[in-house]
Amino acid sequence: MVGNQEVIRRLAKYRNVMRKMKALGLVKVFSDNLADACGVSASLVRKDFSMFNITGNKRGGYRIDDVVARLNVLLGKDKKQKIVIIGCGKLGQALMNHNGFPRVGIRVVAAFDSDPRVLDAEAPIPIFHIKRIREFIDANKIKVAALTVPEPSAQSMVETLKKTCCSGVINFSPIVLKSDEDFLIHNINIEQEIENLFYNIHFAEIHSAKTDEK
Ligand SMILES: NC(=O)c1ccc[n+]([C@@H]2O[C@H](COP(=O)([O-])OP(=O)(O)OC[C@H]3O[C@@H](n4cnc5c(N)ncnc54)[C@H](O)[C@@H]3O)[C@@H](O)[C@H]2O)c1
Repeated sequence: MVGNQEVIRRLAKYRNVMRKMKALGLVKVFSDNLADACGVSASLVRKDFSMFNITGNKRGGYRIDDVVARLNVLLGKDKKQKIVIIGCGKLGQALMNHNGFPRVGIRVVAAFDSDPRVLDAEAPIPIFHIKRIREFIDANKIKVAALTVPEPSAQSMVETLKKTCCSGVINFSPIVLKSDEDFLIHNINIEQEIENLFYNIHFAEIHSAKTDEK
């Protein structure tokens, strides 16, 4: 699964970079250029592409339109990507108002909360009571949910979602939730990311001080 996730991450990166190249008016791209833009080796690009029968030629490179179309199918970008948000507090509301989702084809179709004061079935993104979650997800064939509830509610929410057609969550609560074969969980811990950045800067500073001493 981990191996797959790395390949999928790279395919998504190739797609994003090629879409930007297309917007700049490019029609074809060589594996070397794509590799440079994605921070991988050209041989890895060729290996990834050949694994999915994406072909180009030595002299002309890859046709951007063809590759993006193939990547769209492989990544499911040719289908609607609908998500729901669970927990409409500060972070949930921020995600609901985020205007970057439509640009990449993701649509927030509804949100859910246990607090009756925040419910609003008439809002552009309706906010329903959490007790309606199972029915809504199955009726609307939702595959992904964003979890922005407090830590104590996160695990039980995953157990509820596993009983629906939902196949994965992006979890913003600090608890690390575990994926299994049928249900993928991406944990996003913002504090930890910031902490790691500080650690990396600290290590870089120590390393450069040592190099200066030499
Ligand atoms: N606010 C941030 O900047 C931020 C940043 C990173 C991570 N987080 C994490 O995201 C989560 C949400 O943070 P927040 O600041 O938005 O909190 P919040 O208290 O503002 O919002 C939480 C919302 O979840 C709802 N809720 C609680 N239990 C629920 C349940 N069982 N079902 C449905 N809804 C439920 C509450 O009614 C509330 O509206 C927390 O786990 C937090 O640690 C927040």
